[in-house]
Amino acid sequence: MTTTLYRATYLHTPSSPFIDAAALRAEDDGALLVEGGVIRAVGGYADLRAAHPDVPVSDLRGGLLLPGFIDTHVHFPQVRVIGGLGLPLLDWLEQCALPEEARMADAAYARGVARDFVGGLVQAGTTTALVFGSHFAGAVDELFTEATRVGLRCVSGLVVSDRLLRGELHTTPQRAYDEGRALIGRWHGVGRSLYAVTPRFSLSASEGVLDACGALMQEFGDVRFTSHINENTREIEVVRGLFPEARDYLGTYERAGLVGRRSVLAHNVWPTDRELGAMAEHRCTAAHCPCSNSALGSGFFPLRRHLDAGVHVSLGSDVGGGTGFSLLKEGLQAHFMQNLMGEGGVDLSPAHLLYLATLAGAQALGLEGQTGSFEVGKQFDAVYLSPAPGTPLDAVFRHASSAERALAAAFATGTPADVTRVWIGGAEVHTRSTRQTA
Ligand SMILES: O=c1[nH]c(=O)c2nc[nH]c2[nH]1
Ligand SMILES: [Zn+2]
Repeated sequence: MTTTLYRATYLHTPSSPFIDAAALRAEDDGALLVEGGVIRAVGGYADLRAAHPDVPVSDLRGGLLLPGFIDTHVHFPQVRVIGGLGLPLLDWLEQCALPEEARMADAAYARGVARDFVGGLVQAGTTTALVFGSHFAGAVDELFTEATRVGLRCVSGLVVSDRLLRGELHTTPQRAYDEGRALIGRWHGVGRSLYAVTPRFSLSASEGVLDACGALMQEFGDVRFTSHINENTREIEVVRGLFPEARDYLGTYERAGLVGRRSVLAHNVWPTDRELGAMAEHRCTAAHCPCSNSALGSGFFPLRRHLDAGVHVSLGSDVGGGTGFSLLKEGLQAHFMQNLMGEGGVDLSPAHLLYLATLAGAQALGLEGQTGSFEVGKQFDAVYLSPAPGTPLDAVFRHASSAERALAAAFATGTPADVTRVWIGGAEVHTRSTRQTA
């Protein structure tokens, strides 16, 4: 079993800074003892070195070591259509996303997309992702296969819909159930893969399809659930017309027994107070996708109302409605948007941003015992930010008055080019040599 002492400036949030003002932990000259992929000790380098004088040291000084990022809303089939700017949700789906999603019927095409997708995630420092899969079971197999090959913690499933998309993307309730059940059997709990029951959204899923999803949730106690909710005002109007009996958008999922501790609902830009209260009671998560909300003009996420209601919030890139895989960028955009909301916004510190990009996602997925922070007993899932010499981020890192200031700069200006090493379960899954700039 390999044992390594990683020496680095590291930061993590073992608790939520929305609850605990001292949640951010930082060590300027820190160390993590990792044995067989598991964190066995954390603390200052001098102390850990004295206690473990014979363990080989991996010297990561000069950059920042953070827990691996956790993206709780990202679409596998949309990596090649990032950048469809200037359209609201329903037009963007019709013109940009759905034509590409139809191509996923071809497993060989899906295989190439899976490589682009998983590569994009790990290069951005994402080590765990809740992924909207494909409408085609064969493509979902390709995604899990590639995630397994790379080592990504991947929670995903078959996307199901039976109306208002394109004919080739529609299924039936029976097929949704049968294909979902078979995929659960092949992938759920296999290696690092977990299954998520995934109706696309109530606009495209009849009560029959939602009930088929509910049946899978009942049958398989620990599969996860994900879908979209309250993203765009036009979408909400259409859903209201399709479900005249439902009290609101959340009610369409509640009726089928889909909302609980294992549920992650993306966006929730326009919730009612009733929905927020019920989400808190169900202990489900809202995945906030600030770049997507900006690119599709969906609106400002009411973070303050979520927090006041007690709703758990995590972060998602929402590629390809979003603009890329970087959770540093999502954190920055969340910060910008909350600032722009004035009195109604939440002042997000670097600690909040780090928590949203890491432990909050692990908690959303019920994986907080395994990942999301550098605590003893957790897996060594980590991202090392080491900007190229001569870049502005490198200048900040060399002159920052504290690790927290360096972290703020990482969110403000860091990109996947600064992500030079990524580990999942102790295995290095991505390495980028630092380029010298002129
Ligand atoms: O941002 C989004 N991206 C999608 O692909 C999608 N499908 C339904 N609702 C959606 N929202
Ligand atoms: Zn989405």
